[in-house]
Amino acid sequence: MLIEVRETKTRGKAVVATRRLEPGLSGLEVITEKALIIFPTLGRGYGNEDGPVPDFLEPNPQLFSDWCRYLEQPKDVQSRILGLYTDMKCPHANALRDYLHQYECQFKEQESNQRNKAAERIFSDVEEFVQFTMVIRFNSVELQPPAEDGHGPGPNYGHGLFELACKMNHSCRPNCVWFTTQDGKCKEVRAIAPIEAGEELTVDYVGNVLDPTPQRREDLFATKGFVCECDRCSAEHDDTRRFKCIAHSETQCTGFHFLDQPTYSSTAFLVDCSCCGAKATEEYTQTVMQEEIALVREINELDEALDLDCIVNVQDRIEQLQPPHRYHSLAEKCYQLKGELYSNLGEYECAAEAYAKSLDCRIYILGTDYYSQGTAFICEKLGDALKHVNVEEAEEAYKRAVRCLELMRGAADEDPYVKCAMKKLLTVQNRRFHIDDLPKETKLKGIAEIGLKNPPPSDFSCQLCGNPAMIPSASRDALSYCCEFHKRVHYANVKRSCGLIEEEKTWD
Ligand SMILES: C[S@@+](CC[C@H](N)C(=O)[O-])C[C@H]1O[C@@H](n2cnc3c(N)ncnc32)[C@H](O)[C@@H]1O
Repeated sequence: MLIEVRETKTRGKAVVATRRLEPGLSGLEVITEKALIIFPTLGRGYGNEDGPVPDFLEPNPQLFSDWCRYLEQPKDVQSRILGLYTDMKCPHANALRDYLHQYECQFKEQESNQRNKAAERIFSDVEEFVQFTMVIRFNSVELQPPAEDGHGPGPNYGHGLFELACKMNHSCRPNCVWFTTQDGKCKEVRAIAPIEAGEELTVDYVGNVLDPTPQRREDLFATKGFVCECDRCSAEHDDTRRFKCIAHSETQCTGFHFLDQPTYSSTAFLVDCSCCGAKATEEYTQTVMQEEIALVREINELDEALDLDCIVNVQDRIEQLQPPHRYHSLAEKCYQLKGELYSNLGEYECAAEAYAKSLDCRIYILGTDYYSQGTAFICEKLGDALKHVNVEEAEEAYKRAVRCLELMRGAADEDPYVKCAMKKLLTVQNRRFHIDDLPKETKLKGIAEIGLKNPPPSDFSCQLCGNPAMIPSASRDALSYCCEFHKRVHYANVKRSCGLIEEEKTWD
């Protein structure tokens, strides 16, 4: 076993590596775990066979549905489900206890023919229902694999509970990712960074790692019921928000002021300039804070226009977006909006420039070695714009997307997102050379040697044979090969295993 569950000093139980975990080229699958129980989403042919939702649970029929399903389970499964409960003196649990006690008398006074067994069971053991609710609310995870074609999410299978995966703690810069397998029944956890023996494995519960710290903490508290104490959240300053040096316009100082890590009660405070040490005045702090709030509002409104497919109608407003600093996390959003706008207008050079800046900001805040779906998404968008401008650069952008997705999700023949990105890479690659130009014998030999499921051990090994890469990669994100021949053979194999050869011929 690569991992085990251990007690921590501050965060209850945690999943910890038993030896150093090295992700390698195609990532490292740490566990694939079947759900202990799956709760289908209401409205998909799943009703409450035990009777109507009682009045006091009317606002949450899904919870009552989940409760009925729980009651159908054998005793040992029920106790494993409740075993996921962590007593955190959580205000949500106390509020539910109070709520139930208010209704208890009223419920018991009801005619017995208006009551049903599942509802009665709630009041025969209020604590069991409270614990069950907390487990569902804070530990269950959505089961939504990608669509078969890799263009966005696929069918929603409901939410599930996992004994091991649900013991993983959250971090706003996690070293693992988790996702649902294609059949909607399992969670796969993969390491995306080297993890030392004894180190905790962490995942991102919410998917908002670029939001400001107070926002991330608020979201986690609202959705998962705890205040995040990860390294980023407990650092001295908020790494997503930096502002130009107060002296910038006079001295051209390129330093910046970070925002002191604010708590809910404290007022904003700017740290001295990182370069010249200048102190930010109260007035300057207030001005940049107000500008930041206005920009957040504007971005939210423009995001809606994007969702409604009328981004071109707000062209002027998007062009005027100005982030406080190119590495403030709002810059990532501003440049993404600009990228979307220019792509829509067919101005691909401007779109590519905007996406590149957006990516730059993301990498600057999270680090070059942080892999996420968000990074892969922007790399793909960048490639989509660049393929109209510069095929070689488009190829590099798609390679980064593939590299990022393979590390997180495994090989292209197994995962729709990777397959989709690989397909884009192959289409631009196809402009540069043709595998069919190779002699038949060498093609077949190469294909027979390929072991996609056994990735080479080091990041800078040949993607195909694992020998040291002779063609150095431009960056850690690019695929590496020992020679041009292996590069061609690997591409040919992926094309074959992904069934892309036919589709590729139709590329414009
Ligand atoms: C899914 S459980 C993880 C396992 C949990 N530690 C346990 O002992 O069962 C989620 C709970 O772990 C704790 N937790 C997870 N990540 C945390 C973090 N970054 N900061 C503080 N508490 C965290 C919180 O109490 C949260 O409600």
